[in-house]
Amino acid sequence: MNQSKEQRILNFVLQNAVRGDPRSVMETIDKYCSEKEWAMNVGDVKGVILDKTVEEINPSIALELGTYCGYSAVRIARLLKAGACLLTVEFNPEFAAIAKQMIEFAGVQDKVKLLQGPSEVIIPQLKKKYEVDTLDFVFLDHWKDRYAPDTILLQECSLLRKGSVLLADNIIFPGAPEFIKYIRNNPRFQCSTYPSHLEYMKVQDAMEKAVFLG
Ligand SMILES: Cn1cnc(CNC(=O)c2cc(-c3ccc(F)cc3)cc(O)c2O)c1
Ligand SMILES: [Mg+2]
Repeated sequence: MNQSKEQRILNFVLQNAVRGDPRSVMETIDKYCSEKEWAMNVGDVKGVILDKTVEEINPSIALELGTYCGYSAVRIARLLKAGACLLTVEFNPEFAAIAKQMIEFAGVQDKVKLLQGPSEVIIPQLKKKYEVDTLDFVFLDHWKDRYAPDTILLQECSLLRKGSVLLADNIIFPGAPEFIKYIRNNPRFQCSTYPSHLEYMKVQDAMEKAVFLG
């Protein structure tokens, strides 16, 4: 049975990156996906916006929706302080299996908890099953039509507190119009837009930052 693209990306990392070095894993994935096969990692351009947002918040507890191959989980986890934790949710079991290996190879597994399943099932479990109180930071990078309903669900589950920061990928391409309509018209969120480019392409994209006002 021939390999998946995601397996080819992982193999390229295992053969070319430095074990235990998150920066080397990120650079190796970016090299493969810009030179050989495009893939939907947040990438090295929008990744800098993600880095700056994580460094500004310095979260103790972060949630990522849409793990994919683990690129942004490695990117976020490498910046987390001692004792801080990233919970990352992936619906697709094949992607989750790749991401698990990627996260372990990068050496950030002690800071990352990978949860495989649909976000609408996992989010309501975060308090009781995963002992979450409230979330300091949420990175939305999963199915674009889930951004709005999952933002509503996070509020319904009392997982946001005054100052919680959401950062959403792909609000231009592929786009998340329902989310933008919801979040920009909602007085409980302070929004700002970060224009950028689609990963590995000369295509316009942007990230939206939304601070929950409580
Ligand atoms: C199957 N699946 C598992 N996770 C997801 C959620 N992510 C996306 O859909 C996603 C898609 C694109 C993209 C796709 C086609 C294209 F032509 C250009 C861009 C880029 C991204 O950054 C994304 O996050 C989808
Ligand atoms: Mg994305």
